[in-house]
Amino acid sequence: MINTNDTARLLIEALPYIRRFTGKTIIVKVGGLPMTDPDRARSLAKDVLLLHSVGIRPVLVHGGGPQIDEQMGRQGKAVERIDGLRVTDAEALEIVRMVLVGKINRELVSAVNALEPVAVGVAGEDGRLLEATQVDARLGFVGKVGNVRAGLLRALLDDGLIPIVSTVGADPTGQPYNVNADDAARAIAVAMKAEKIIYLTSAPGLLEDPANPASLIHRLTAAEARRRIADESVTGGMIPKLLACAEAVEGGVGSAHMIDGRAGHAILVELFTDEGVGTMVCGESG
Ligand SMILES: Nc1ncnc2c1ncn2[C@@H]1O[C@H](COP(=O)(O)OP(=O)(O)O)[C@@H](O)[C@H]1O
Ligand SMILES: CC(=O)N[C@@H](CCC(=O)OP(=O)(O)O)C(=O)O
Repeated sequence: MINTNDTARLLIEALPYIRRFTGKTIIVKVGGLPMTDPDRARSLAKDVLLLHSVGIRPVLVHGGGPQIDEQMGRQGKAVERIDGLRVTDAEALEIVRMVLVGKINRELVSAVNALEPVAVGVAGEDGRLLEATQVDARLGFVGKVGNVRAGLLRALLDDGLIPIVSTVGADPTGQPYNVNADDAARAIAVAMKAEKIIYLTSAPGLLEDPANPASLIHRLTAAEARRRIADESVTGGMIPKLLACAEAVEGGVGSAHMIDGRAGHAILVELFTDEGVGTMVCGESG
């Protein structure tokens, strides 16, 4: 049975947040791991549409690392990473584009459009949305994002559409590059002067002790985030994510959030309730 008091309290609590974020751009980045279950795509689609319905301007950016690993395995190709970045030869690049642009992007676009046909899938290589330059010859076709053509995303948002971005960039000659999705989302958030960037990940947020989900750090500054990276208290995929959060905030984004993409409707709880979930990275005064 619905407890009307609790429901009413939630709605009342949400209202000032909705007012505060109306008209603001919010970047939501979803990693590949939280997306391995189709129910999560549907739940994410509902959340993003709810933001859109209350006048927020959401941009959804997705990864797909585990799905690329899987496809490479199927094609008998060894997976190799250096400092968390995939070594990407011409054949791997084709697989990356097939999985990110051809499969995951389409699945997310379909999940939104099944509810309301407002999603538009764009790859970073389209219209030079994400300009990329090679990171390191050892990594092959792996790019770092330079210029972001924010106007393309703004035009879609102005038209009442929701851009869903796959993070394959291209250099000025049109050569595609595989780009880390956390970093691409950060570059988009900075270029769009976003109010917030939200990383949906496969951990509850930043943990003091990665083996203990109860050791969640609720809030830290960009400078503290950098200290934690330097003293090696974070490892693996959390390093680029935390760095991206720090760089986003330093680049002018209001705040960066890391929340559990496996939990249902975590975006709504983080945005519209007093408690929030996950970890927030903010500026010194935030
Ligand atoms: N201090 C930490 N707090 C939380 N997660 C951590 C920490 N250190 C390492 N990790 C690891 O980082 C992972 C999140 O990064 P990653 O898997 O790349 O994200 P995504 O889910 O976005 O693909 C977590 O699943 C966890 O295993
Ligand atoms: C250069 C590089 O490593 N690119 C990533 C792009 C996908 C990604 O970042 O996916 P997640 O968000 O799921 O990690 C890769 O090939 O796996």
